[in-house]
Amino acid sequence: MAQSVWGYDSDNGPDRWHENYPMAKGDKQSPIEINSKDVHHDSSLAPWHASYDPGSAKTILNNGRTCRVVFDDSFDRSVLRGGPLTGAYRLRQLHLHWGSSDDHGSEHVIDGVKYAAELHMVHWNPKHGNFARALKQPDGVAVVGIFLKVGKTPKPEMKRILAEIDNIKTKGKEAPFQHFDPSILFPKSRDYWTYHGSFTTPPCEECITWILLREPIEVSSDQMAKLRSLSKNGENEPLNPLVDNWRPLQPVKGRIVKASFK
Ligand SMILES: CCc1c(F)c(F)c(S(N)(=O)=O)c(F)c1F
Ligand SMILES: [Zn+2]
Repeated sequence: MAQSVWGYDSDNGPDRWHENYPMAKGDKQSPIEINSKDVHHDSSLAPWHASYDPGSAKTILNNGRTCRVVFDDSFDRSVLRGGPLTGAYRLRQLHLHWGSSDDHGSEHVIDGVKYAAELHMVHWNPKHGNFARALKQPDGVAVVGIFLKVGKTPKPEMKRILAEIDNIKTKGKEAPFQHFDPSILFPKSRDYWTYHGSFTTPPCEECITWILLREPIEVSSDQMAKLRSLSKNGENEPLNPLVDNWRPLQPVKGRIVKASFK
């Protein structure tokens, strides 16, 4: 009997990940709840800067667990600098986590608020040579997290990603996705929280400097419905909607969350 690959269902979900990925029970796991009363304002935190080359965007794919846009990270082409980071981190991919309805879906929770979705832009530190080695280092990876809040107005900058969904409906489907600068997705404010944590999926390595943007971007309910039209199943398999691909909150274990703002 083949071991069931990890996922978000009852037989392979977050409570069982530790069976194949022991890091899942570590002391610096993500996501966590951010409580503003416990946050430390750190006036020494620098602003962060993204300089992305739209030409580095390559493909968009449905891997059965999320919708992911992949970038050329073979050199310092699209990089994130500043904030809590030392040096330039290369943009490798972006993906999302979302719920089965508009009232939940984000992984991090802010003062009890769950957003409809959370977008992650994953960057890695080239001083470690490659991504596989970087994910074994405490300063190996930096993820910018952007919350998606449902409102009346659709986010035009999300339209490009959502338009591709029709071409990657089922698991394993991939399509070209070029000439895309993901910094158009950023909200106006650069305010952020930062803390040290892990991948929110297996292998759950504790290699991430999280940079969570305080200002959510607004999307429409129709845009969320579009995201939920993705399927976990492959073509010609029984329909299994790709929804609720978020990990529950993990213990903070004494970690300090810093804020770039008062
Ligand atoms: C191993 C590939 C990978 C993920 F699968 C993933 F879910 C995340 S996450 N949700 O923490 O941003 C990453 F950062 C990441 F690099
Ligand atoms: Zn993620």
